[in-house]
Amino acid sequence: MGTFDEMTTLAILTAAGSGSRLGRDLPKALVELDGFPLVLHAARRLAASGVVDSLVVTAPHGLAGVMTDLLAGDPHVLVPVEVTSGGPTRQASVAAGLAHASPGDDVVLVHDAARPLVPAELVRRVVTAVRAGHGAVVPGLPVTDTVKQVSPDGDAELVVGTPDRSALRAVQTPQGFARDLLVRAHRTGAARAAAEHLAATDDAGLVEALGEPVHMVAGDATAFKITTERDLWLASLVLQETIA
Ligand SMILES: Nc1ccn([C@@H]2O[C@H](COP(=O)(O)OP(=O)(O)OP(=O)(O)O)[C@@H](O)[C@H]2O)c(=O)n1
Ligand SMILES: C[C@](O)(CO)[C@H](O)COP(=O)(O)O
Repeated sequence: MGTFDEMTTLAILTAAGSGSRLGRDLPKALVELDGFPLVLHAARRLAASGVVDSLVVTAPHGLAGVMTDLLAGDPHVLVPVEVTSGGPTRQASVAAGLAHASPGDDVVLVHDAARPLVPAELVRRVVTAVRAGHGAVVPGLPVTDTVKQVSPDGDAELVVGTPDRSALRAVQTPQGFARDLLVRAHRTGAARAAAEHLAATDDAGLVEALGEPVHMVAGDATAFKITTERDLWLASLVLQETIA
């Protein structure tokens, strides 16, 4: 591993999801925002951070060629890009991307194409924390709603608890890891997913399951996730505001 400034960072950009909650007739990462696909927005912002040295993008089944044409030819994505086919779950897609990491990649970031407006400053904050020695780093924001825990109750739900909101954070991407730790977490996570048929919703969760610490840095509201049509509309407003 090199010194702080010499550490090399690979970013895995997850883009293999179908976008069922968005409900378009093409995968979410290829849906356009301001004339460009979400995956391209995200890749440009990762590249613009100045702390990402290469990208591996997970593509939906049968669309690796389309993704390659889109990203490799883009004048704003000035880092080497590899495209690989994703898996049936986000966890499986990250694992497929991670298989492309090499021993020279000290830091691995995992970022969702579904968070196309991630600010470069947030990417730098996460990478800096990993470079400083934290094996796993996630960005998070305070929760503003009161959150209830529920359990099924016939065809309704019963509230069983109200966790202390001050101790809760909504977690974003990019999440950053020392490569060896992420590889170990995914190896163990894959075995558990196979046994329990339950994939993790984020990568830090796999590290937590190993009993290893996960450090949190401040998130950024602009890195919000596009899940529904309303999110896409909000993202176009944010972009207009930024350009104006
Ligand atoms: N098998 C999968 C599923 C998801 N993702 C990626 O993981 C990110 C977060 O997933 P999500 O927002 O849930 O995207 P989708 O799975 O596409 O959405 P939906 O759940 O609505 O189908 C997205 O960038 C998505 O492309 C992936 O690479 N491989
Ligand atoms: C990784 C993530 O973006 C952190 O908030 C989130 O868990 C992805 O969830 P999704 O249901 O796959 O969108």
